[in-house]
Amino acid sequence: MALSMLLPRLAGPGTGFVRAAVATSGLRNAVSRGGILGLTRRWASSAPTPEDIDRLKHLRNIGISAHIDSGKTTVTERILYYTGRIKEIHEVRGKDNVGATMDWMDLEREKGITIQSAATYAQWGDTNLNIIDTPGHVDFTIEVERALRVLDGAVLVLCSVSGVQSQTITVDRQMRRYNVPRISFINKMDRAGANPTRIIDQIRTKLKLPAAALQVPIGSEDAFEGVVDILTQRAVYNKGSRGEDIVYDEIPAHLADTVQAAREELIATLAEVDDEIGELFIEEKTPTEDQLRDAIRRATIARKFTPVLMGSAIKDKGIQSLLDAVIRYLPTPTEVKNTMLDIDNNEQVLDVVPYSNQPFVGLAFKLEEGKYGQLTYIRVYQGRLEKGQFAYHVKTGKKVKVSRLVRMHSNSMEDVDSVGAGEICALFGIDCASGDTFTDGTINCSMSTMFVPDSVISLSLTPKDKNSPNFSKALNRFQREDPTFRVHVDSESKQTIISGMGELHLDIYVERMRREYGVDCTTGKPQVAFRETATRRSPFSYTHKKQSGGAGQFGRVIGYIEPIDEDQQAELPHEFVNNVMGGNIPTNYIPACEKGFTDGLQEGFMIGHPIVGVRMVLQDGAAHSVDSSELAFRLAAFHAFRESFKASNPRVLEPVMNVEVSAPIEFQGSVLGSLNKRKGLIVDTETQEDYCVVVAEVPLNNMFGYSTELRSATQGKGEFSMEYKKHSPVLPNVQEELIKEHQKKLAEKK
Ligand SMILES: Nc1nc2c(ncn2[C@@H]2O[C@H](COP(=O)(O)OP(=O)(O)OP(=O)(O)O)[C@@H](O)[C@H]2O)c(=O)[nH]1
Repeated sequence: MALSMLLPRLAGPGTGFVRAAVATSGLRNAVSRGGILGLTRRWASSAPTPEDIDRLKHLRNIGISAHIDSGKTTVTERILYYTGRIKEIHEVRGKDNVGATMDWMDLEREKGITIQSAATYAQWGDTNLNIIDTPGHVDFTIEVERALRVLDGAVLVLCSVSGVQSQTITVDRQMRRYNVPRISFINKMDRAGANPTRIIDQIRTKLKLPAAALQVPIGSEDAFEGVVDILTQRAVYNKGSRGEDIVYDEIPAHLADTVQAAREELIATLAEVDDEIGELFIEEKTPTEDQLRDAIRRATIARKFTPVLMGSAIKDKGIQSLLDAVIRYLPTPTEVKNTMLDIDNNEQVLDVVPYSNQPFVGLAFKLEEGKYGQLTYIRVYQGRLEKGQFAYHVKTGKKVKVSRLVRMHSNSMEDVDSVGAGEICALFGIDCASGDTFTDGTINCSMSTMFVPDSVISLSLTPKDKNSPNFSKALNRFQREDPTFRVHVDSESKQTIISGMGELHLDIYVERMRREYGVDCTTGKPQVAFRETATRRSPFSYTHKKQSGGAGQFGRVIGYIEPIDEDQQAELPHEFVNNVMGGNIPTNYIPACEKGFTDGLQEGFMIGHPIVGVRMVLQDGAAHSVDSSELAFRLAAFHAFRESFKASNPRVLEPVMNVEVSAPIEFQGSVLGSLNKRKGLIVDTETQEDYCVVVAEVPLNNMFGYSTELRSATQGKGEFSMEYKKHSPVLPNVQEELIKEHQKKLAEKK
């Protein structure tokens, strides 16, 4: 992944994903040089209008993220209900068979999980909210990444019993990568074993994020009644048939000391992360309610702190307070720094100016082909997008007419005439891929695109009806919608191969192909994305020569290959270095040498999988005045690489997954046994009430069929989730087996 592909948002410390380029020119320079179409336009007045400032003050773009099954969809359904967007609440997997509003795809309803995030728009008081419900299953991580890319803040939903789980950690890491401030909501306070204090401790220790409760629960488990608001010092209850009436009361007498202790803890935690409260703390002064609110907001937006709220979505408790907190403590679009790259100026990093009177810049972050046709979700970063206006697709330079502009509400929509900076909207019939930038044509800038993880699994796909035109139509659409879903045709077997982030990820597409396009397919055995790599430096000196009759070919390359450090490989999967001095290889042939190297990376000799983690250093060579050509050097470098790779003690790498299994405690032995059998390395075991949670690193190749095994080993009570961790060398005997298998396949083909 080239570094420029990773998006800069805020050059915050420790992100590790921020470009090294320094913004010096400012946006003004980029514009004054003229835009893509040479339509030089001067900046409008840079001072935003009071109306725009007021509009942005009352706008929040938030995501709701969590580990699978923590209750995101149930929480979102309540938010839509209380904000008046829906008239009735339908439960996920509810008896009424309607399903939650945000889980609108049939498949989601059947499986009871969110697989595609839906953007929705709602209003709470005088504030507009754009909410994206993000999927919790790791196979759909790209959806979470996209949501975090365009949102300014997030609600992290945690279960009151399970607390911080593997996906919570993944989501938290993604939020850090995109510098997203977050508030935490401990859901399921009605569950047996609910323990918010333990969950707050987990946020502090496992996520390393200073956290403190803003509320104290009144009663717990079945007897959970409501909360005490620590700042206002009053009890808050949800009454009415669906918790729509908020009733305030005195703090129950038996909780007075607990509330006092919780308030002290909140102040002490804030004192650590906020200077103003820190000073008051040292002077032993009591902060006022306003001082505390301001400090919570400052520290949350600075991502030094997460305020913790609690409730039970299913029992309709605590959601309105969560909405209040979203508006109080999460940032407006003007409080988040976003950047873009100035294409005409060496991709220098420029700050986005988040006001409507600037030239329009927007990012297409999600494509969806639903019942209304092709929809493209866009976040307007600066400027304004208006119906009837043209938008310019930066990558292709094409202009498209904005004929219809809508705001989405789950699966229904609302037409609007214009949307200002900071808003999220959707357009119809626009041809682009997710991650593409649009402008008004006066500037040539790109919001850098999103981090797309490598796929870990692939399988062959054959349509039963070979002549169906829908087969390739569906594959094209899925690829445009989801950059982690990839399709290629195997050059030898001529089979169509699909690759993605896990078995479920691919299963869903096979199923969608059948339901939405009427194409039944047979699938091959899933194949793990093995890689090959070098483990030691290996020199090369290779001459490609064909000088008998006709136009000859001559190219000589000398140098070495070596492994790239493991910790650099995520950002630098391979590298070509040119150290040729004195023109022994004319500079115009160097790109051809690099091409020969990348050709060689496509297929390793051991098992035919791509090669990663290798640097080729070209030191010397020779050329012939007549017979040398680009092709000759490309072939020389290709063969030189192949030969030196063979001598580099190569190893086969396999994807290793982080697997988290939870099951009733009596099955702990069977769970550990099942993971050991699959050569899992147990990294953590924890018991929570009568449940055990086991975390292990297991090769993906050993995980096939695990859900069936776990189900029978735990009487259907165990659950597991997994996500890609790293590629690691396979055991020597496995490597031998894989090589043998590959040789056999090659022999069969002959
Ligand atoms: N006891 C209890 N159960 C809840 C609560 N909120 C949600 N649930 C249940 O937890 C399960 C998961 O809820 P969802 O809202 O689908 O969770 P999610 O996080 O959106 O799940 P994915 O979409 O699969 O990632 C459902 O069976 C809900 O009924 C709650 O407050 N208390």
